[in-house]
Amino acid sequence: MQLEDIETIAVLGAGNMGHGIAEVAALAGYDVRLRDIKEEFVQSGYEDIEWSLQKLAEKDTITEEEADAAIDSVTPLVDMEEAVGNADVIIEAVPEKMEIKEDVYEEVEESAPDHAIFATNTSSLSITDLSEVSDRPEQFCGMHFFNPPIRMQLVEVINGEHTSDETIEVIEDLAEDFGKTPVRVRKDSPGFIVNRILVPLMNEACWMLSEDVATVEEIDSTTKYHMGLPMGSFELADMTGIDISYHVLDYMNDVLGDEYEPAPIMEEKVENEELGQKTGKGFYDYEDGDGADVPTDEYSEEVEERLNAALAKEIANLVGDGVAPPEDIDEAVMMGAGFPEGPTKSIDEYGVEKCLHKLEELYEETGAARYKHPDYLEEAAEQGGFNDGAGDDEDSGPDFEVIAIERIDVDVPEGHDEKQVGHILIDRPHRMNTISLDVLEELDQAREIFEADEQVRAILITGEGDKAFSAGADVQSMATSADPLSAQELSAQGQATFGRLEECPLPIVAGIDGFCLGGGMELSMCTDIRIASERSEFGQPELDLGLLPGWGGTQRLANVIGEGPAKEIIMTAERYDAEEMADFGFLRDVVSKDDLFDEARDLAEQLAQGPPVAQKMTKRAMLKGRDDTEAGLEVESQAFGHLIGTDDVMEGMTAFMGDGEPDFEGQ
Ligand SMILES: C/C=C/C(=O)SCCNC(=O)CCNC(=O)[C@H](O)C(C)(C)COP(=O)(O)OP(=O)(O)OC[C@H]1O[C@@H](n2cnc3c(N)ncnc32)[C@H](O)[C@@H]1OP(=O)(O)O
Repeated sequence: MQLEDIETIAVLGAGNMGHGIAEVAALAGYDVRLRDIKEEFVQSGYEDIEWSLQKLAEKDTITEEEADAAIDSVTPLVDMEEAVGNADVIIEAVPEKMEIKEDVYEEVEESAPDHAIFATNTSSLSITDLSEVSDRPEQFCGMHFFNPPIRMQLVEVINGEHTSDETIEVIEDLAEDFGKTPVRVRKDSPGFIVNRILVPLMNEACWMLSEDVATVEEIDSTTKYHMGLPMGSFELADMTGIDISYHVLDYMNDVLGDEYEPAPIMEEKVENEELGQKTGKGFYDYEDGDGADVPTDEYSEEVEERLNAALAKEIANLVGDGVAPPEDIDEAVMMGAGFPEGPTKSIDEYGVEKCLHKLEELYEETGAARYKHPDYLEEAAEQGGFNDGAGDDEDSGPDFEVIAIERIDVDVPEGHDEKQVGHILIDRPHRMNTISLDVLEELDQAREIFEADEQVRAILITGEGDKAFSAGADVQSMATSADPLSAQELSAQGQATFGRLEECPLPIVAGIDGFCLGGGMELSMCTDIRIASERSEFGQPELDLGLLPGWGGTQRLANVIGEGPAKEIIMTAERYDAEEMADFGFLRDVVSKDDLFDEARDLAEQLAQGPPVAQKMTKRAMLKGRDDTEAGLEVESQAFGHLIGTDDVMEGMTAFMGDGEPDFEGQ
């Protein structure tokens, strides 16, 4: 079967995951049959989809017409034959109990067409075992969505032992067609990728607590504010439900053995029904206490060493067993668990060898199976990391991780020199394209590369994904270094990077779609012309955080739109829509989200055909004149004198008189 052959998708189970998957499929234009065992269950799932689509329309993520079309394409059903009789793909999202799934598969088989593919959304059971319960193991694979499916980009697509290549490929294509990013799990293995990394990490945190190595506060403070993971280990456990992690771990323990023995504290919490936020108490108290109030300053070196060792061990298991290569692990964990950096890269930076020694030391001390390391960890240590050789080739240029760059060829008249637009894409959609120190460094490198490239005549800056141009500085990494010196350094580094961008001789266009807040808006202020989509929202929310715009916003916003409106935006910390920002003069144009990229690129291409020397000198004179008109005028007249002798002026004037298009060479 090919993607084009898929028209009807049956989703079995209308609970949280099931109705979310159905919504995603409906938005992608499929005919969706949502099925559950009782009318009230399926109606509730259907209403949840309706509510969510309405919210998306209110936020302008989709149009009212798209929301209406999506809900019209979902049929809520109880009758199994009606649900699957015509289905090309059947996605099963029923409770995680083998007996329940067996019953469901038996019923499905009575009515499902022979060509239909089965995909299970299980997060913990074996794909191979499940496929053997079905009558079509080759047409069976895992399709593991993350909660909530509408928001989470990742889908793990899992090969069972019998899955055919055709099946896995078409389900990957389907996930892409849903607008998601599939990551292939090449071998059926408990926890797949994301849970296999997260759950043992959480278990190690629990063992440290059980054995009094560290307190909840020390462990979470180290995880969140020193290792820079999105949440503390216990904070995460409480949020996802301790029973859920325990269930996955228990399964790993059954299948993979003692190395995954749950820590006593985890078992206790489950027995006492202290399951986290959902029961009001877990590792933190949400009813009588302050909830997960993680201190910023209780770092423990031992905790960091042990957690990194646990992480390195699981990465080695996944890579060594052929479940996934390092780059897929990084992609999956960043998208599925919100890690700001891929775990294989961060362990490479920290030192695989150090992790190996820590495991050896702990194994010698305790004899506990969980500290036994796989052979592959030694191999990775010997070769200097999991990503051996990556980025070693000096000729290949910098290895960008949080931004991406490309050169866009400009469509020039015949006979004209080739020209390009250098496109910088802020590429952290899972973190709302927030700006970390890494982003600042890479932005600076990208600007430098484009400035040094004679063919690049303009720069275009956009943000990846459909939520944000950039939601500003990464508040989490700021909290990690919440001392005055680090904060001042962060501010100075942003100011310097943005300052160099503002001074860049090339014309720069910002194409803004979605949130453009705080440091993201300060970045856009350093560009020369801004275009935004209608749904974009702007603001300087720093005062709401008790801060002030620290990357040039207190100065540049007034330069762009005048002091009155700038003060209003900064002091109110409110959000402004694109039309209001256009009225302030901040935006050249407001266009539909579908047209945004093309319009911004066209403008950058137009600027790329302008006279480079005159553009550079115009920018310089205007910048110089900002505080000192006399100095600006001086630069202007000197530039005028300089330009008159250039080839570009001759080219421009000749083209004007001959009615042709000038081909400026920057001479
Ligand atoms: C010198 C420069 C200083 C600064 O720039 S200070 C920072 C200024 N920026 C902000 O204060 C914006 C903070 N963010 C927000 O207000 C909201 O978010 C949005 C309006 C952008 C979006 O709201 P919604 O659509 O409801 O999404 P969501 O669940 O709040 O965010 C999705 C994920 O993105 C993370 N995130 C958003 N903004 C930031 C940020 N600035 N720093 C770090 N993370 C951020 C969230 O935490 C969350 O993450 P998870 O999915 O893991 O819960």
